[in-house]
Amino acid sequence: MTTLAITGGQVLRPDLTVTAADVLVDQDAGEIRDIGPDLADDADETLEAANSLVMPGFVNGHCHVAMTLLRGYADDKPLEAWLQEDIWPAEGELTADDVHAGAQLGLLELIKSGTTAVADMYFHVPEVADAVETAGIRARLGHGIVTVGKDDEVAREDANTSLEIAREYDGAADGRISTAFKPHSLTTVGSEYLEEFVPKAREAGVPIHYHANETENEVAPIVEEHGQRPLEYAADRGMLEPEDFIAHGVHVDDREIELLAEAGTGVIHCPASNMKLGSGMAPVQRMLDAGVTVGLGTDGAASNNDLSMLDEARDAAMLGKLAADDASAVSAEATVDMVTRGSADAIGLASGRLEAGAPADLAVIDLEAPHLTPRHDLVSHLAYAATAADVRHTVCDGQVLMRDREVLTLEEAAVRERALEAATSLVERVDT
Ligand SMILES: CSC[C@H]1O[C@@H](n2cnc3c(O)ncnc32)[C@H](O)[C@@H]1O
Ligand SMILES: [Zn+2]
Repeated sequence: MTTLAITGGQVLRPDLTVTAADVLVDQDAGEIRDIGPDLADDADETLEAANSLVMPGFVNGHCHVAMTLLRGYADDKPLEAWLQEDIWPAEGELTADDVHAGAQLGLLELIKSGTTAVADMYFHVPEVADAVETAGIRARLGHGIVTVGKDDEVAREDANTSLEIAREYDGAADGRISTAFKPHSLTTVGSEYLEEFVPKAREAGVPIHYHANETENEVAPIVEEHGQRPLEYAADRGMLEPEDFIAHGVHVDDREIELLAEAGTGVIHCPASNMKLGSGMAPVQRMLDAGVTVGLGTDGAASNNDLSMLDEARDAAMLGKLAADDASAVSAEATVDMVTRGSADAIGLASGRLEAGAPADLAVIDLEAPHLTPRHDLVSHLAYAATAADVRHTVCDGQVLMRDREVLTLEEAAVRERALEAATSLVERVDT
């Protein structure tokens, strides 16, 4: 057995208590072997964690990693105008190589901010998968389907691509890549395609992931056309199963919250994107109280505008209090749980907790910083004070992806340079 020891740190346990301990990782199995005192002897590789918090790697439950190329390209608009006037025209010019360059940049940012797993919806998924394989992160990937405005043949081809990609890539990269069938949303994919393809996705054994109830404008057309709330409509089409997860869930009523809780379908809350696009405030505390599995996601870098899950955690805690009009809502503990175990459970991964037998997906946070002093409560620091730059080491599947802020799996300067060139050329093409 090849081993990695993470030594001398404070370890965040699944019950959110913190104890001084070493963590011993079985690198061949990619699993945590043991957590306790004096485990460093004879380890093949060591990561120093003195004055640091050793915690589960962050799980980004909803992202479009390649959208880093569009960071800062179109700001200060609501969702529909932003997509239709700026984002979709620009995405129409993206090549497979662009998506690879953007995905590498996004993955670099994820690793540097302590994220070890991501659920991603985009196109040119083979390129995203290649970037994930090299970066060493864990990912649930899928091709996003849009059928509105397309003729039937093209629409069916798009849905077929999502199904084929889900079948082909499930288990890739030594099991680090899993997949899902990913209709973009309940308003951008016609009901006839959902009715035809959702049963095929079930047969393929992959979960279903889609944007839902993000804005009021996504709710009204479904109520008008089908006489049902969006999640009742989704449930009737077999899209609300325990393995499924929706992004956003901002405008959900009590009945829909009940449906989510009964079904066990996860919700990925994206507070920064919801605030920036002016989409609204998700009722996170109400969903948690009802027993819904809630995780966190950044959404793409064009609506956030970064991929830091520590930022997302702080935003979730702050916005959750505003939404509930209650300072005790979405507590630090609830927030840290959502950004680790909650997201992992929602997207169907066993990571998000540090215990023997769990996947060895970890982040080590450097606590020697003015904004993390004093150390009354490290869970509070994670929710309210720590930033991406405090992440010292990142480990996924037992492999060290970042050591003392140096990413080992990607050439940082080359990735940034290539993405910069791709983004510059993309915008030139869109503007001419
Ligand atoms: C068809 S691939 C995914 C598709 O989703 C778009 N997108 C990015 N952010 C959001 C959001 O907040 N709501 C809905 N759709 C979004 C992205 O640009 C891709 O076109
Ligand atoms: Zn999204």
